[in-house]
Amino acid sequence: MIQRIAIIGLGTMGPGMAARLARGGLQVVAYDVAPAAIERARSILGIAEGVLDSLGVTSPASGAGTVRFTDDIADAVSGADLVIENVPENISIKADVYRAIDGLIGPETLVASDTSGIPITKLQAHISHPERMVGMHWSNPPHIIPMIEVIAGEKTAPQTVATIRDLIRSIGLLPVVVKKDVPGFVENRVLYALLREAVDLVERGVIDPEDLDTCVSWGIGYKIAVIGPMALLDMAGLDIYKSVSSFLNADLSNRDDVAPMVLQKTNASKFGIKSGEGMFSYTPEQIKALQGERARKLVAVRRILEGRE
Ligand SMILES: NC(=O)c1ccc[n+]([C@@H]2O[C@H](COP(=O)([O-])OP(=O)(O)OC[C@H]3O[C@@H](n4cnc5c(N)ncnc54)[C@H](O)[C@@H]3O)[C@@H](O)[C@H]2O)c1
Ligand SMILES: Cc1ncc(CO)c(C(=O)O)c1O
Repeated sequence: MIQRIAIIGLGTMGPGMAARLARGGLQVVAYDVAPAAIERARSILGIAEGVLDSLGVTSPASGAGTVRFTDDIADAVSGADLVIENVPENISIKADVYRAIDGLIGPETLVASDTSGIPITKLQAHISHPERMVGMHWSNPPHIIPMIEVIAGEKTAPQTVATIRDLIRSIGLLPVVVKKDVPGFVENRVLYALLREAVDLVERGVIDPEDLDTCVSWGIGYKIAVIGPMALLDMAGLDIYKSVSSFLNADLSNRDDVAPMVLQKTNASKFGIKSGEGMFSYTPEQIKALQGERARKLVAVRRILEGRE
């Protein structure tokens, strides 16, 4: 049974994951190699807890768990039933973490990666007990989005998948077990198909970035939260899909490299909210306001989708 969880990496994803797991009654120890990341995580933990309050996420009868921060990786993983690796999307950085914890974790400890899409089979090559390693792909913001993908690599034991799936369920979240270890798993394959086309349309001047967002959020986005893609095909009619896809599929972007517009921006360190500029520009005040407004709207939508309002 999973009771103690170590989170390695406290950037965009780590603090919200820590808050959500602790709310589920788990004892979390949170570690980052960068002291500034630990301080930032400490300061935003309370915000995530406030959002969980407004979502009505309650703790089990046994009580809420805890989050403890540490700057010592051995301390973080000591006694952990599960280690969640949450460091940047780079195999060599992730492999360094697996090597560092290999001799520190117990024989029963499970290791999960929050990778956005590196096949688990590739990550398993860097750990001594690959049968205990699994993909556990959260969605951002992790304290609000309930779905988590669970992915087995070639060497993952079925019991490891079952334990992580049951853990996710036991704290009121929604596990989806992906049946094949394909790059990007399912959520990001679908998201990146959409993002490739969206970036291409903006880059080719078909539409302005603001209007692209209005079109997708108030058209497909709003609808798809209620009617998933497979159900949408039935709603539209497979005959319509057949006719449209017979001419449209061939015209969609099929570029297999990173779009020049994205490269130009990343080369100029324009990464989005984290750097103050990306597709749009943001002042620090705007970022704070946006984050609050987005959390409030996501909470309200989720409450309605769950039939609670
Ligand atoms: N950002 C997202 O929307 C999102 C969503 C789901 C999954 N993911 C995945 O989750 C993982 C983390 O993403 P993120 O966006 O939180 O990254 P991030 O860059 O915001 O944060 C990564 C953190 O890891 C820390 N770190 C780097 N090396 C470390 C080490 N050796 N030991 C401990 N900490 C270390 C960094 O200091 C940083 O705080 C990635 O694999 C990413 O693909 C990201
Ligand atoms: C652009 C992008 N890439 C990856 C992920 C998750 O792996 C997300 C997300 O969760 O929102 C994302 O937006």
